Amino acid sequence: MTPSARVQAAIELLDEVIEAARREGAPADRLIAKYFKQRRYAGSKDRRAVRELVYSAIRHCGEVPESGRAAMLGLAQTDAALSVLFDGEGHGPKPIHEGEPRAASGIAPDWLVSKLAESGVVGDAAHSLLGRAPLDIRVNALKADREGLELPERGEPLAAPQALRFPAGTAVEQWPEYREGKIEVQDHGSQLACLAAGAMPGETVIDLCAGAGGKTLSLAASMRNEGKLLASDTDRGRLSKLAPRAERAGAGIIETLLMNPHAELEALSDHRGSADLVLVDAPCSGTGTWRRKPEAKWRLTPDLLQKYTDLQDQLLDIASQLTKPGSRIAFITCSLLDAEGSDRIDAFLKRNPAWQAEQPELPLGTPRGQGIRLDPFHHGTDGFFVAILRSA
Ligand SMILES: C[S@@+](CC[C@H](N)C(=O)[O-])C[C@H]1O[C@@H](n2cnc3c(N)ncnc32)[C@H](O)[C@@H]1O
Repeated sequence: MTPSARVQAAIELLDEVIEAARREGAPADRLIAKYFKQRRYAGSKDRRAVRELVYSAIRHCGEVPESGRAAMLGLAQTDAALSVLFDGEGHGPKPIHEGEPRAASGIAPDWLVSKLAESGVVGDAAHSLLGRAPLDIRVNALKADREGLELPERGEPLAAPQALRFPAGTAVEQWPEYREGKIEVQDHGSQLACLAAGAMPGETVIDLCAGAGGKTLSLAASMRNEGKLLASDTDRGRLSKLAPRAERAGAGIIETLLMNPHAELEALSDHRGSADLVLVDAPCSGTGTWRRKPEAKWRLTPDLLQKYTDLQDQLLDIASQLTKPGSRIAFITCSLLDAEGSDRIDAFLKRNPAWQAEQPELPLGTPRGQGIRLDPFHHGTDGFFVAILRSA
């Protein structure tokens, strides 16, 4: 593909990304994969270049752009080399006309920028939400140890005990140690959130929103495979990915439970009052993971945010029914909005005066309300809010 044809391909893909954001369609990485599946003539360099253009344009535009071309023209305003590729040659984009709409630059839609600012995320901290994430792994303590494990490349040791950092794009999934279950891909912030939960060998732990088990596997390692670890979720597709991962990781204590939405407590009836720890890694806006999915900023609406916060309250209430007296809930969201962090804890404590928040003990993090926050700017992690609640 010529450089101009790559720009045109990025414009077409951005049209799809914008449409998907408006209609709750597929995420950008899936749209890009599908686009190139249908265009086998594009080589790996073309794919990389087009992908880079698409993500740069998404990162650049604040509001949802009116079209892919407007998004790319917005980006071209900051990059003269890009604007000359609008040459109308071959498969390239048509030349630029004066007065054509160009998407304005910004971090996110205005309403969301205000919400972030109200939550103390401004300036460089807000900009860094759209930076590029490195690749972090967790050495699986059930099979190896960070100090003794030889890997094909040297990683940077991080604050979490088994965390190593590599440059973005490092093909760790091709390494034998990955296939052997000695390492897992897991953001450092996610590892720290699990550390704050403090799962211990022999405990009964419920990972209420386990998804594909990123945190469940980390909990199993902290528990040294001793005790009970129940991984529940309402999404069959996600939960079904957990069993093979657990097998690879040698995490034999994990049981899975698929629940129907709105009937979670019925599904969990045998587990009421049984848990030493319930991890609530709640569904959220994902503002802390925009480095990986920058188009998420275009998908969120005030209504959707309200739905997330309502669900977070419900899940905390469910968790409170599953714990033994004196035990704890770890509440985690990958969001930097107070509405999905400290406000939820304040609301829970108001509804449940017998519970108390404990400040999580972590080597990194900034106190926020009755919890702790991790973010890309200050801690080099994805954005997370973590709080620990203990019952009387
Ligand atoms: C942030 S993700 C969890 C990620 C996962 N813990 C990990 O570390 O990979 C939130 C999960 O909550 C699940 N979920 C949504 N509604 C739920 C509900 N009512 N009860 C339990 N889980 C729910 C979603 O399917 C999703 O997998």
